[in-house]
Amino acid sequence: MKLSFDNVSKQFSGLDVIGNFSRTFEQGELVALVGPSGCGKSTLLHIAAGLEKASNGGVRIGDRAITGPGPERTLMFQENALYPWLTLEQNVAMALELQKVAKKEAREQAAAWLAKVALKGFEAYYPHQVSGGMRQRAALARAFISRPEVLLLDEPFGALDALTRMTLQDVLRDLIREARPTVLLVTHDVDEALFLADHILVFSPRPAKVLKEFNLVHIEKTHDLSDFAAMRREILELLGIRAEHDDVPLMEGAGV
Ligand SMILES: Nc1ncnc2c1ncn2[C@@H]1O[C@H](COP(=O)(O)OP(=O)(O)OP(=O)(O)O)[C@@H](O)[C@H]1O
Repeated sequence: MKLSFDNVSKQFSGLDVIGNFSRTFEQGELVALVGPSGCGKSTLLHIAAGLEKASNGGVRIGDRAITGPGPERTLMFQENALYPWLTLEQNVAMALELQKVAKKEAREQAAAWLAKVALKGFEAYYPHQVSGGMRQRAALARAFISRPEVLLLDEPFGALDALTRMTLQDVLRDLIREARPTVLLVTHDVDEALFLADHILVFSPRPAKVLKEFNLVHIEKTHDLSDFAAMRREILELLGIRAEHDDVPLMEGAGV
């Protein structure tokens, strides 16, 4: 389902965080939002999730105005997204139980989703008994199980090491290809944006405005991003970071 921001601005106690943001995110599109820390990216996601209200303007899902949270939109954070007192399976099943799916059916579907993200055998483990990467796999299963129309990802892999992050990016890409939700991905990792996104919006410092949009729709992608060197350099320059060496390890060198 498409998600439309129409002249959205946001102030917190007089602080201008977002200035007149308009864009329609089309059904099935994955758009990465990158920009300096504190520029208002998470706030945009919170407004789309219905957790914050725009000071001016509005957001629509399809033709309906967003006035609060809804089951067709899922927000996923960097970490601590799982309930520590529930097993991985119970955590994933919870998303369906909240939508009144019967417990047994929810558990069965949760087990299937855990298998899909390579967590078969870990259903009965608690979050503290598995690695950070495994917790984020479970969080992905929980985000996808209710088949959201819109997925709002706020630095989903920001707390993971580079290798685990790359594996999880592959998992996310496969899940997205299958389910085709509309995805807004906030990331500090320019290479993650280049690898996953159809479009990249580069934001200015607060109040967030789009400095430039990059279109990556027709480019075939792998983790070898050498073809993207020029685009990567331009994005880093827009963010005020000098990419002095193109041979900087891509996953480590491109964070903002
Ligand atoms: N609920 C709130 N009340 C008051 N100020 C807020 C609130 N939420 C965010 N802010 C302020 O809005 C600004 C933008 O915050 P936001 O978290 O959206 O930025 P961001 O671009 O996601 O940052 P980062 O990349 O560091 O996560 C910050 O100055 C923050 O302090």
